[in-house]
Amino acid sequence: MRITIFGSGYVGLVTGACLADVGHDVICVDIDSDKVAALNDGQVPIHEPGLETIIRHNLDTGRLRFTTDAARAVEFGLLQFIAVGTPPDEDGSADLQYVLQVARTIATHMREYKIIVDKSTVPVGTAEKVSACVAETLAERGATLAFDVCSNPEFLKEGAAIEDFSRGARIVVGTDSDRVRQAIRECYAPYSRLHDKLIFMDVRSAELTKYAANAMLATKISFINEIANLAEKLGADIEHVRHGIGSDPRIGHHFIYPGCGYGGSCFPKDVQALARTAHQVGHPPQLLEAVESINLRQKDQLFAKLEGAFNGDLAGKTIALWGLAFKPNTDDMREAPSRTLMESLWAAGARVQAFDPEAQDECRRIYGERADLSLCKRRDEALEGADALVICTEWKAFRSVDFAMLKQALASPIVIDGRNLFEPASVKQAGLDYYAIGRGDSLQAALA
Ligand SMILES: NC(=O)c1ccc[n+]([C@@H]2O[C@H](COP(=O)([O-])OP(=O)(O)OC[C@H]3O[C@@H](n4cnc5c(N)ncnc54)[C@H](O)[C@@H]3O)[C@@H](O)[C@H]2O)c1
Ligand SMILES: O=c1ccn([C@@H]2O[C@H](COP(=O)(O)OP(=O)(O)O[C@H]3O[C@H](CO)[C@@H](O)[C@H](O)[C@H]3O)[C@@H](O)[C@H]2O)c(=O)[nH]1
Repeated sequence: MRITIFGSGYVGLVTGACLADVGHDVICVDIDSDKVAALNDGQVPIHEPGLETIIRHNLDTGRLRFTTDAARAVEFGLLQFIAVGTPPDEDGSADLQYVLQVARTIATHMREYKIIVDKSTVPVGTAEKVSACVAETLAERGATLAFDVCSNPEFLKEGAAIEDFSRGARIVVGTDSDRVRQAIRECYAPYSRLHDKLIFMDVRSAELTKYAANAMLATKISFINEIANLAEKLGADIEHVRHGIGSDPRIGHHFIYPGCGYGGSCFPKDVQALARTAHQVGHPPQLLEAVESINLRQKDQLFAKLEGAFNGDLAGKTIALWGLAFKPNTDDMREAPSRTLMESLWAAGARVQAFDPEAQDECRRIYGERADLSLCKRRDEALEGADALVICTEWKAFRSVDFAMLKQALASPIVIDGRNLFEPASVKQAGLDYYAIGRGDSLQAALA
């Protein structure tokens, strides 16, 4: 099948690479000419395990190519996927300018029937806006051409994107057209062969399904973080509580890991956008607003713990920071808890010595060169001359640590663990003051 994909970011690249890999003929379009040139050279601008290999292989087979030539791309595919960004607007609602720009581009160049497939995360009612935009542009051209718009939200996670796209639990499609259903079935047949993963519904329900999924996952995280903070005050250990509740299959173990708050390009913006939609239709989103405010408070936890450990005086202190990315296996730092922490530390007059296996360049791109930030080449280099260590991301490389070495390296024996990587008793045994999430302060007091 011939397929066109607008947007070569996380979603567009993974979709294009995976669809080419199962035999489709794919053109990916982007407005960023440097990115397109690099991709045609086999250089992938993001760190996503397995992606570069698939892209290179399919560039070689000729089934995948990247272009800035929108006219050629529109002519190419029956299916025209939209996978461009939908960042938050000033009021938290999704900014649809890039999506509608692509709709206009498709309408400007199409010469026959096209199916526009919206894969970007967009508020309910967007497919209607895309339809109106295409119809208007066609009318301006004096063209009368048939087209359909459907919704096909994407559920992949960064760091596991190929696996999620290829072996995801479901493929949600919002449409009321048989022609669209048939084309979408053909497109996803290689992924839906053993059991039918396609779930067809009306367009509005498909658009809402995406936000509901992310809001539900974010709710689980804010819930466990709320209980973790309570556990800390009560002298309980959230890791026992997590295991205790997760063992009930009605609750399950997934997405109830306490931490320093959810980040990334999706949960923060999508919870906000859904809340904004709720306000627009006169339904105050009490739960969603609580989920968001708990998360904002959680992102301040690491700084609050450090302040507590240093009696409120962080000026002139050097803090070692392990983990900059918002989660492991990505170099993405969008809305990362590490950013909240670093910015608070800098405002308090502290220095940061950071290490991340993949996100160093991204950090340099965001913050530039600054005297109060050193990016270290190795994990243990970040500890040299540091007063305390904070862990923001649960990279594998941080899981096994020689606590005696850590005690030796740090000027004050303080470790703040935002991901609960260690057993408090073992860390304490090495003479370190260990503060984790939902098991730190009070548990330490209880153990003393
Ligand atoms: N990142 C994820 O894990 C993920 C997962 C599921 C859904 N989503 C959603 O998918 C959408 C895309 O997210 P992303 O993370 O891939 O975004 P991204 O920012 O990584 O990539 C977007 C790309 O679109 C390009 N672009 C912008 N305007 C364009 C145009 N007119 N024509 C062609 N290309 C254009 C940009 O240059 C950029 O390369 C968003 O709505 C997001 O919420 C993201
Ligand atoms: O138990 C958990 C699980 C996750 N997180 C945090 O939540 C954030 C998001 O993690 P994750 O969901 O793994 O990554 P994303 O790539 O943001 O993926 C989410 O957002 C995508 C974009 O919409 C969706 O497609 C995915 O289904 C959805 O999981 C990260 O900061 C994690 O550290 C926790 O704190 N505790």
